[in-house]
Amino acid sequence: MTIKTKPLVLASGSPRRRELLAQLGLSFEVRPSDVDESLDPETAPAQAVETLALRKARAVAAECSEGLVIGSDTVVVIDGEILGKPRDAKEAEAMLRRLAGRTHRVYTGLAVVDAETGACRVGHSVTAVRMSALTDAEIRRYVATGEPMDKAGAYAIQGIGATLIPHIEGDYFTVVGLPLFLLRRFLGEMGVHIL
Ligand SMILES: Cc1cn([C@H]2C[C@H](O)[C@@H](COP(=O)(O)OP(=O)(O)OP(=O)(O)O)O2)c(=O)[nH]c1=O
Repeated sequence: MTIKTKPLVLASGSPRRRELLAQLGLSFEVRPSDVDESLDPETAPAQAVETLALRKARAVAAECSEGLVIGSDTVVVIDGEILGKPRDAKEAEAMLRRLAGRTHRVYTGLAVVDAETGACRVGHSVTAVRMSALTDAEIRRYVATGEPMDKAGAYAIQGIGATLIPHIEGDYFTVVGLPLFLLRRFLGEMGVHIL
């Protein structure tokens, strides 16, 4: 008897999420979603990342006949305010000036949707991240590398940004954009066992 496992689909255009999922040794298809990411600005961070993760996964699931579709969304939160991806270099510099020398939180939402049945799991993970103090010149040089531009909060912990982060409390992969411990739980509950 052969057991047919459900195909996996990553509903993301993020190369970081692709690399993290590949690191688990699973085969999967990548289908970036094209959803509207706007939300009521009053939405709390946990609710915001869960809603957007589910919106991304559901949009791609609607185009698939079968499979478990994985969606994710990451934001940085400081002083109760949500920072997404910077629109330009000036905004990236402003975000980094706010984060430098302080601790912020990174929220990542995760959703897994079964394209065939519509069943889903949704949750989020939070990690506290301390960033070193930075001079204006250091901030300008970091932004000039280009690395901050497509990252929530205008930095990448997995890149040059690693040198700015002396301490985190919580899951590293939540900061990069895909909480792998939560993913193993959700996939297991939906019939795909990583171990
Ligand atoms: C804080 C932080 C964020 N990020 C990235 C993860 C996400 O790609 C991005 C946040 O934007 P998202 O809107 O979560 O994702 P995305 O638009 O890049 O991709 P998709 O919606 O197709 O899945 O910031 C890092 O790579 N490193 C970090 O340290």
